[in-house]
Amino acid sequence: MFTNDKLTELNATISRVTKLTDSFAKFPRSIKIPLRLDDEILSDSSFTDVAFDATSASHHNGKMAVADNLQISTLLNVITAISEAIFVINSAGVIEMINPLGAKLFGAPAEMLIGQTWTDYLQSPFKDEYQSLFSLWNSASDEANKVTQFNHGPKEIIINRADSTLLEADLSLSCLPSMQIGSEPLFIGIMHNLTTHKAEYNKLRHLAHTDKLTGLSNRHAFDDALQTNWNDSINHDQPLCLIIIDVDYFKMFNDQYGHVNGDKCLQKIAQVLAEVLPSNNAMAARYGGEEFVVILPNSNPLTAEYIAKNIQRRINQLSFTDIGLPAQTKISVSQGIACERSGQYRTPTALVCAADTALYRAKSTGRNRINMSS
Ligand SMILES: Nc1nc2c(ncn2[C@@H]2O[C@H](COP(=O)(O)OP(=O)(O)OP(=O)(O)O)[C@@H](O)[C@H]2O)c(=O)[nH]1
Repeated sequence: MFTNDKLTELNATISRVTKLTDSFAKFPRSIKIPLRLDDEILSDSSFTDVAFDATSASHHNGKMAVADNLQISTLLNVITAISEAIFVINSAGVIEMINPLGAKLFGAPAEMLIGQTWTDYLQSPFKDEYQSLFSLWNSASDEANKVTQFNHGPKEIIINRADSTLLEADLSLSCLPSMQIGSEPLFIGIMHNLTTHKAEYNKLRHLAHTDKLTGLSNRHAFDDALQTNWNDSINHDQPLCLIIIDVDYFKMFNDQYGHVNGDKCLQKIAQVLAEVLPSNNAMAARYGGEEFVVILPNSNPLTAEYIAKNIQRRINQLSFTDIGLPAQTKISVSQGIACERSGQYRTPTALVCAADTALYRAKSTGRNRINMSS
């Protein structure tokens, strides 16, 4: 037996079902209808009968065919069983129906979401974007435009969930145009949770840009960052400096202490480089083998030289006793600096070549030196 409250709630739902089935009835039977009611209501067999009777009365003048009953029953089961997050909104953007998976993505029970404006659950700038889209659609003046199939997406969005956590998803919106003059169409939203994919993507992206041994950015990431910083430097007329750092006599180190200790030495050097960076915009990367590079955006030659001296001092002070090498074990690096200030270099490659030439001079004049490209 239903209480009055429950009956009122059911009547509201019945009217929504009726509206939806009015739209679905216009489509061929083979169409996939991606909708679902919430579990609680579907498990109530009395309600199912009431819903069908109501639909029948309003749509078929009390002569609902058994076949139609079956079709709607199947539809409701599909809605319940489908493993897609689905919601239905009206042209004002108010949620008419939402399935359990959809409710889960929005982070609230279906009962709470129904009757609410769906864009209220979108993170900026998606909220404004979809509100504008609906305004545009609603402003279509002629009926011909209004019944035109309106599809949007799939597009990545960020949902601001009921508990204020953010969730990345992709969303496709499709219109169920009403064929009845004067009645408004409905929109079906289908969402996929992208959280796992995004996490996997970010992990792979990190691996693709990171040098495995040292944890610094790799050559690929360096090439990308150099081009980006070069463009910024040219577009905003800001200086850009580059330091190329090469470990001195590293073959001897390897020969004397072994490659495993050579690897640990490279890791210690990488840590120094990461620590001396003057800002979050600066980058230290492993250029290859025992060569490293530092990008210093918006830095002048004086700053670059100061940082190079810091690198030199800290690497000279490195101790290897923690990896079992003698206390007198020492290492040094040679460094070449080049700075783009006012159009000296025509390309980022030319800047790298200038720093490399300066490094060559630092090597050839005795090592453990810093040379600035003139
Ligand atoms: N352990 C280790 N050694 C590496 C790695 N990459 C390159 N090397 C070694 O770095 C050494 C580079 O030797 P060279 O190019 O002759 O340079 P160098 O001995 O440092 O001499 P200069 O640069 O002229 O001072 C070689 O022995 C390489 O095997 C690495 O990932 N790990």
